[in-house]
Amino acid sequence: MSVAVFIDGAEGTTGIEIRERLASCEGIETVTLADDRRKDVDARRTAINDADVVILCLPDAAAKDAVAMIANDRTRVIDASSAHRTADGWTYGFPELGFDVANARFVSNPGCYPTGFLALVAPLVRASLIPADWPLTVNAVSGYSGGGKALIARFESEGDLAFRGYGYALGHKHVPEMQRHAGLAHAPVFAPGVVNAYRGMVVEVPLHLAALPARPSRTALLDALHAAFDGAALVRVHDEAADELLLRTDQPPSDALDLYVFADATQARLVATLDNLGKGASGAAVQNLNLMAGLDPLAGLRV
Ligand SMILES: NC(=O)C1=CN([C@@H]2O[C@H](COP(=O)(O)OP(=O)(O)OC[C@H]3O[C@@H](n4cnc5c(N)ncnc54)[C@H](OP(=O)(O)O)[C@@H]3O)[C@@H](O)[C@H]2O)C=CC1
Ligand SMILES: CC(=O)N[C@@H](CCC(=O)OP(=O)(O)O)C(=O)O
Repeated sequence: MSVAVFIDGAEGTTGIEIRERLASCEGIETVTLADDRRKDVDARRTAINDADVVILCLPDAAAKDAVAMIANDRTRVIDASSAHRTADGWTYGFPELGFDVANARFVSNPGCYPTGFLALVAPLVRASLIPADWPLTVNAVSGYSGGGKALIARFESEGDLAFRGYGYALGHKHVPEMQRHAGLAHAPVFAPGVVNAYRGMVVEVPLHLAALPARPSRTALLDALHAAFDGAALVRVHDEAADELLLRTDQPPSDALDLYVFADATQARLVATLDNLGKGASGAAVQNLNLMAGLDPLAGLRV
């Protein structure tokens, strides 16, 4: 018997990519609404309550409204928005960090930036190489599809935008989930930016190794990341050093999450690269759906 999956927001940037992936997945019946009904509340309510799993690819407010429409004790939810990432009753959709996605009813996908940040930092906090009360900074750039249809239209219409720094008011919506799921006492300082590439992102956490109580070596940091992720199909910990990391304007889609540790004796730069629309959004949603529905864990994923 197939699993009925309703994609709410199937015409958006994330929704389209999930729809395309599920089209080739066995055991899934994908449900979407016709263009003239996709924002109709009654049509959405019916589709939500008929589905085994609903994947929400909506702005936060619409995602909250969708959850409030559930009138049964059966429909399961994967929310791609940031509405429920620290909410009670929701499971954080990062299975490689130990969250029990397979048995959850309400799953909140991680944000794209937090996916990189948490992969780098959570294992090091858990291994006591970074104290939970350490003041951390995260610098990151994203492809412009990270801002959905509105930012895609802006970058593609203005044409000459090379970089957009933002989040200068601090309090970016991704900061609470970074703090919560890394187990940090203080919110990290988050400095995001957008570059003129459609997809892809680079997330970096600088560290003063010599100031850390554990004074960890590069090897110790890498060992902790290997211990956390060896065996995870989508996460690759790189032992080799690199002179440069490139993000191309026509970066191909990917579901990989690549982790690097660059360091000398006193300083380190922890770097994660990923596709904001892959492991940062639609890839994570499909990965979580596979786990929740007991399907092939890698169905629909690019490994
Ligand atoms: N883009 C990314 O890299 C990532 C996005 N996310 C999150 O995923 C969610 C979707 O993002 P994204 O796909 O980029 O956004 P888009 O703006 O590309 O798509 C959002 C879609 O939701 C539709 N929509 C808006 N309001 C409603 C409503 N009330 N009822 C039904 N449909 C509605 C929009 O309709 P219309 O087409 O008419 O505008 C649009 O198709 C967001 O919460 C985002 O923050 C998470 C991780 C990464
Ligand atoms: C480039 C860009 O604008 N990115 C978005 C985040 C994209 C994403 O991860 O979506 P969620 O907020 O649902 O997690 C932002 O910074 O608001």
